[in-house]
Amino acid sequence: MAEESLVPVTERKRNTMQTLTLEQETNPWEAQAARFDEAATRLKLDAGIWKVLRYPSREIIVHIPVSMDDGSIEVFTGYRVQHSVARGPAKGGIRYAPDVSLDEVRALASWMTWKCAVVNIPFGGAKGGVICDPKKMSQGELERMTRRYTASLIEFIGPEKDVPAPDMNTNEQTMAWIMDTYSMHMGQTVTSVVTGKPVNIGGSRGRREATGRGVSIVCDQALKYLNMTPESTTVIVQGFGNVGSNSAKLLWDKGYKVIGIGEYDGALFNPNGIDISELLEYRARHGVIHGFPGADAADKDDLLTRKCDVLIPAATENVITSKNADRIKARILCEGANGPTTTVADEILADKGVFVIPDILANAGGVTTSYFEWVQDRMGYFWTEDEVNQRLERIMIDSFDDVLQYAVKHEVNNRIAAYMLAIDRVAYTTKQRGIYA
Ligand SMILES: NC(=O)C1=CN([C@@H]2O[C@H](COP(=O)(O)OP(=O)(O)OC[C@H]3O[C@@H](n4cnc5c(N)ncnc54)[C@H](OP(=O)(O)O)[C@@H]3O)[C@@H](O)[C@H]2O)C=CC1
Ligand SMILES: O=C(O)CCC(=O)C(=O)O
Repeated sequence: MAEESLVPVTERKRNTMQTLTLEQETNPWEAQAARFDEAATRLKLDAGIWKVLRYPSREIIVHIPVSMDDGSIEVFTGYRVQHSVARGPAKGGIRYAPDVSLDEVRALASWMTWKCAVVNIPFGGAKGGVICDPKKMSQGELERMTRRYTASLIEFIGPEKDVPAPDMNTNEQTMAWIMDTYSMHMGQTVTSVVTGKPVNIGGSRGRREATGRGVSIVCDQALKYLNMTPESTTVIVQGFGNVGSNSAKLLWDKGYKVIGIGEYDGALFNPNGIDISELLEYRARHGVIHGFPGADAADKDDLLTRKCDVLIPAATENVITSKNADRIKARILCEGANGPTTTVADEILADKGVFVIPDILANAGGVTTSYFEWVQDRMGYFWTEDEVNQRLERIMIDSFDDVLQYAVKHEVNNRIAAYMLAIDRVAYTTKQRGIYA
């Protein structure tokens, strides 16, 4: 990766904003780097530490041969990027999708470093991805691919090195295969090599819902801060996977009125509120949300720009860009997904006064409970769901307050405040350890 000039980012941003193509605007690595540069400039970060923290410390590319059900052999490309291990083992999910790219995985790995630092848990950051279309693969093909991907990474992962977890299109079953493959190589069961496992094989109670629970807790905090109440707050959620469905369910349980749900291939809208428990039952029966009788079908592309109080993108990157940011009508943007908002969109939202709860804070409930899972696996003693949820709530509330205090103290928006808080913490440890020696 070529090193870029360390021109003060506020100037560089102003110069490039007008000239970015949509492709440049939506490059996740560039988006991460622009926020990093802005926060580092404001922190007056030492130039050497700046270089250490700006780039990932290790990027692994593997080509994974898999025998397919029809007898053919396919080779998939996978990545694992470890951005930082300054504060502890690298930590972060693995995603399976056709459009995975190295730049995306790099950005996601860096976001994990900042996220773990925002919630002050003892991990660095990593992310993995495999270019594949999981919708077109059988369970057997997914299992063989997962096991070979794990085997290719065997020397780079481990409870003290790098601890994967679920992300888009991976789940508890995927984590069980990774744990088993790693354990076969070690000659003993090592549950703490991954988190997000099934509860009966070392998973933590509460991990499945944890990211959505974290989203619901920071929404509560934002409402208190803005003098709003759940009962008079409307919510639109994009994505009804792990993060989106659990966010919607927990907010609905708390009395928020969830009026819109968007999926990849369609959306639902009901101005009087969608009963999320009924929707979950409907999806369990039919496999899809379309046709749910408790809401009207809606255009998925219009959903983000419909009027609501809280907008929760919980699907993928770059859904709020220069193309639609000026039409966002939400008072609060709570980022369940990683990287849903581009840097250009950030500026437009700031001008409109949208209260942004940035991804590295809003969706940190998942990795926080993954930390609890790693701790429980290592001590071999497991907490009740209430204990897990109470600890999560404390961390999310404290982290929300920390970010808001940074924003006020440094006169920056919430996103840059979260980056500043995180970079400050990682820089401190990096210097103390003398990682560059
Ligand atoms: N799982 C976790 O613990 C954490 C996840 N995240 C982030 O949250 C986001 C969602 O992850 P997760 O819930 O785990 O993933 P899932 O695979 O469980 O769910 C993703 C959902 O988003 C839908 N989707 C994908 N693309 C679009 C789109 N363009 N428009 C509308 N819906 C879309 C998918 O639909 P379909 O099934 O039809 O493809 C699916 O329902 C990602 O950005 C991830 O990095 C962040 C922190 C932790
Ligand atoms: O639970 C984890 O370790 C990581 C989850 C994740 O990938 C994320 O927070 O983006």
